[in-house]
Amino acid sequence: MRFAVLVFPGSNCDIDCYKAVEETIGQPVDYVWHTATDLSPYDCILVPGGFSYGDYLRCGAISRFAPVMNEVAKAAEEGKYILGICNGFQILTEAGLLPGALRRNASMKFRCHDSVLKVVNNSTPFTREYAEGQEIVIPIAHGEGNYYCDEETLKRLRDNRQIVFTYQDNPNGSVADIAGICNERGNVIGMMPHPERAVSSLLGSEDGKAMFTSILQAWRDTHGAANVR
Ligand SMILES: NC(=O)CC[C@H](N)C(=O)O
Repeated sequence: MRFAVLVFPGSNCDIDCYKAVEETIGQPVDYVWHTATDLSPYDCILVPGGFSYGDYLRCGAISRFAPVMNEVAKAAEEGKYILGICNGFQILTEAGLLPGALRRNASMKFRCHDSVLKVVNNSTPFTREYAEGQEIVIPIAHGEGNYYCDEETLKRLRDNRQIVFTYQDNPNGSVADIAGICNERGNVIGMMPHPERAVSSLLGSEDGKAMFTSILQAWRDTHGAANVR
């Protein structure tokens, strides 16, 4: 299974994502610059955190026009796995690949600390190795993590089980304590907390590891042992 980690000007969690893939599942992984126009070699696209384009206008509002985003939309359409973390989540909502928007934290402060999440949906390709309702410790680090959607969208998210993670102690004012959501098909997920920063006890938590092992298992299940690479 081959992973791409996208790199925008101002990304700063790209190396963490790369290392998390290398160290948790040992699969081939490449950095892919925002100008790339071909993601066909990749099975999973990681859209990392950071301050792409200096967060100007709104977090992710400029990045979503990067050439690579057309390829991300194509990959989503093809059913490939796409995981947007923090700024990556913001970029995916700005690009319309996930519903809703991320607003300034209700406190108007940048929040950087561990947070306890609840795994609400463990039947996505990204969460299958967690138990439903499991509480996990994953760090957050954001100024615009306040997830917003209207009532109708929230109902749709609930009805389709698109709410993947919620906060136990909502740190930013997000609607319905939402920390992460997926698209209807379940192959595109966005989350504000950083699982790639929780893959070793040295980092304070190993609770993010199962996201990476889940993705690999899901891919192997759908591609059959014969095609495992
Ligand atoms: N760690 C991040 O990706 C931060 C995202 C964004 N720059 C914010 O402050 O909300």
